Amino acid sequence: MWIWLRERAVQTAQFKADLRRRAADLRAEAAARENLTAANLRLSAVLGDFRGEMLAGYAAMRSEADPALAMAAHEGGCCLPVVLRKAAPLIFRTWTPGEPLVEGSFGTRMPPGTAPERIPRVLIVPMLAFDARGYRLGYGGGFYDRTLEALRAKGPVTAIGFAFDAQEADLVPVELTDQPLDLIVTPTRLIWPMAA
Ligand SMILES: Nc1nc2c(c(=O)[nH]1)N(C=O)[C@@H](CNc1ccc(C(=O)N[C@@H](CCC(=O)O)C(=O)O)cc1)CN2
Ligand SMILES: Nc1ncnc2c1ncn2[C@@H]1O[C@H](COP(=O)(O)OP(=O)(O)OP(=O)(O)O)[C@@H](O)[C@H]1O
Repeated sequence: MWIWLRERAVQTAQFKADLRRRAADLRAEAAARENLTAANLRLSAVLGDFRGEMLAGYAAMRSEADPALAMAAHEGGCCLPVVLRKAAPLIFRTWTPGEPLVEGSFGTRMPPGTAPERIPRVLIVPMLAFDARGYRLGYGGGFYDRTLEALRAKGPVTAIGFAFDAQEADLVPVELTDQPLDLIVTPTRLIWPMAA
């Protein structure tokens, strides 16, 4: 039984690693040809329901869909994720669009350590791949899973995935620790995940 469970875990990890590689290629192709203005407008429309609430966005890296326009339009304040250490939830520091960022770990950019820490009510979540159930695949650190788990234990939070349509996978492999997205915004669609 235990050997079988370990086999399954190894298979899931390998499947995730394969999907990560393919999703990174598809995302890079989409980023090279697509304009994100309409997607940011759609994201802004969704964020209208959260006016006055603290928004966590992200400083786009590699070919991630860039939510900068929607963040700049949000009324209620923005913050950005900061990696404290491996296997720990992210923390969030306030940031006003246009302010300088400093280099963080894993090639990220983050607000300086002097920026006050905030607890977001709504998050724009970056990713490599997603499926219609709202499961997502990131860079494999488990940072957003741990973060959403901790935030959801304390109160209501809304996690909005932001991605190119090409990042949709039939089924993202799921582990017990994966935290699903509440909503996904793409350049053409607003996806309300069905509970699997
Ligand atoms: N823009 C953005 N900011 C973010 C995230 C993100 O996904 N996007 N994060 C979301 O968590 C956190 C940073 N997490 C990251 C985790 C791993 C890697 C990374 O480069 N991983 C390597 C493999 C590393 C290894 O296995 O040693 C890779 O992808 O090649 C990057 C960011 C916080 N900030
Ligand atoms: N809440 C948690 N507690 C313990 N382990 C966790 C938790 N969340 C995730 N993990 C572990 O972290 C590892 C990486 O998770 P996963 O592959 O889902 O990362 P990811 O969602 O792609 O990355 P990220 O969330 O950083 O973008 C997994 O092996 C998982 O078991």
